[in-house]
Amino acid sequence: MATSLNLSSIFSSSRLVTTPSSVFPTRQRRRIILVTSSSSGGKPTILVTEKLGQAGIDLLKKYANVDCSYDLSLEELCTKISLCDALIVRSGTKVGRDVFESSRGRLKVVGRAGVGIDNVDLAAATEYGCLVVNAPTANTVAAAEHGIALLTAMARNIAQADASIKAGKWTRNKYVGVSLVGKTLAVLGFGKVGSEVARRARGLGMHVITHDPYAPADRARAIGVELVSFEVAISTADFISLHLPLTAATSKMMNDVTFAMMKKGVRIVNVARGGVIDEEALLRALDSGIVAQAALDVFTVEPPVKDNKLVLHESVTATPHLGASTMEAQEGVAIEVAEAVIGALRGELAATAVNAPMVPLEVLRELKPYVVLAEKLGRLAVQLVTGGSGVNAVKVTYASSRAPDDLDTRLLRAMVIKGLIEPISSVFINLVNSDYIAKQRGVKISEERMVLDGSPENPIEYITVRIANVESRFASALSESGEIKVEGRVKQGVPSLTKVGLFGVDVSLEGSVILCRQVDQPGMIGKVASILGDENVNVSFMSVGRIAPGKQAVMAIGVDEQPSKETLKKIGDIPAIEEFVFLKL
Ligand SMILES: NC(=O)c1ccc[n+]([C@@H]2O[C@H](COP(=O)([O-])OP(=O)(O)OC[C@H]3O[C@@H](n4cnc5c(N)ncnc54)[C@H](O)[C@@H]3O)[C@@H](O)[C@H]2O)c1
Ligand SMILES: O=C(O)[C@H](O)COP(=O)(O)O
Repeated sequence: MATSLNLSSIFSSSRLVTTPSSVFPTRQRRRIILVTSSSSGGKPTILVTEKLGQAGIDLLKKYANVDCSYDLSLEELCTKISLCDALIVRSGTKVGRDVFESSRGRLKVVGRAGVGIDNVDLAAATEYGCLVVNAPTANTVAAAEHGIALLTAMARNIAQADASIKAGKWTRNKYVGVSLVGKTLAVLGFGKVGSEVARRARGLGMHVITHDPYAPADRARAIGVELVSFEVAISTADFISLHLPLTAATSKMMNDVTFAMMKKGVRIVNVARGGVIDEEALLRALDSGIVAQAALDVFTVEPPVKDNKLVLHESVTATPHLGASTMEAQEGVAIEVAEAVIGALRGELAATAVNAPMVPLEVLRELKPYVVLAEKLGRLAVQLVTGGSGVNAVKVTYASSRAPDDLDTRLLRAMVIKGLIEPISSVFINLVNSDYIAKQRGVKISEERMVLDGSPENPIEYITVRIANVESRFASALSESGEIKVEGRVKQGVPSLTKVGLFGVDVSLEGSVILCRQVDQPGMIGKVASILGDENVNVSFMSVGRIAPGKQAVMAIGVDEQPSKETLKKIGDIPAIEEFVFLKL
């Protein structure tokens, strides 16, 4: 089971909600649908829409009700999905926006039992707070082996010769092949599969070059592969093997223009994604002889139409997307995806998350109290806003003795956003959708690192949250530059509020907080405590921060229960109290 830490608030889920807040800019107010909080009680339900290795199914069944329903129409999928907490697919199920919409907020995780997630609408998943996980490694070798199988089969006309002999013919001259040894193979995309193909092709005696702008040169060097430009790769290769993801940049990368740049008689293998090749252009290139042969495992539309001209072309060797289809790979991806989906349903952070930051377990453990602090500071800060131009400029400062690259603040940032937006909108935020929701509402979060001297034993000394361009219902919360400012620390594992505006305070962030500004004078703590005591409100903490003796002071009072309006009024009526505010944590 993949190791991860339960931080359910980070993945806390939600429901159909509206966002009526008055403190966010009006144009940002709109209806948002996010994921629901739980299944219908008891075990979660996981829908599996394509054949998954038995080991994975067995794992899932220990934890959930598993519904294996294959070959669903879109309509059937949309109907079923509203009853499911998770969905597991391979490449054959299109998980578009309509699926997320139809889930009515219940779908919390989509697991892709394989690498490519181009059949999942990631933007929609993120928008709906649905985590997407994949199984990125278990089928790498299978895909690489299939690439090599196609390369060699194509070069020696294996498929065509097999069909011929089965048809009762004994045709030897027609199926004379070409040798691989000494030939140049261009591997486009030097990631997991591409590098394994390159390694194997080197073993076949091929000269291997690769194009991948993001691949580390030392990895290529270690395999004895030369990293070259795209133009050099495609114009010098005898064979080209595609191992790219399908993205806007790679879509139809093989087209009339690029085919024209290739050596006449080039041979092409595609076990990546059909959409990387302009299939009409490939047909033209095959017919004109620029491309001598192609071996295709993947197609723009799968399955291809019955009379697909490429599939029927005699210079094409075709397989029905079998790259990952070995017994071993399918058991591997099934286990990999099942573990990730179960973990995500338990509120754990998955190591194979596609649309959320992957945060290592050690980092999560260390940051846990700071995660709580970050959320509470966000919560406090936003409740101090009373008007102005809306919450649109938030600055978070992390003061730490650690080197800037030794502190991963993505979780903290997500939790500040959660704290800022949830109290005033009913939108539930999690790690998946925090940045999206902030952006959608026009809330610009800037982060700043303050490097302190001293021992880097604690990951963070303090966190400050500032909101600019707003008015506050508690004027003392404003900094010199007029921003709402709250600051906190983790003290002996407990998140604490240590500064409000210019005033130092010290109150643990548990329960709720009353902040009062008063003229500093003896007996104030007693007066407030006795009002709260009379009303049976338990005071957990009190602290006073003052500018100078006898001048103004801010008293922070931690309370376990929410005081009644009358109680709060009685506090406000104490003559020395100039302003006060009750803040829910
Ligand atoms: N046929 C199958 O059954 C099968 C099985 C596994 C993987 N795949 C597909 O194979 C492809 C590669 O999978 P992987 O696991 O190696 O992925 P990967 O992410 O490990 O590798 C992809 C590589 O492509 C590179 N790349 C991205 N854009 C590029 C560009 N414009 N030009 C050059 N290089 C670029 C990336 O830097 C990366 O190194 C994916 O499309 C995946 O879906 C297919
Ligand atoms: O992206 C992948 O992992 C491969 O294309 C395999 O897809 P499949 O799971 O549908 O075989």
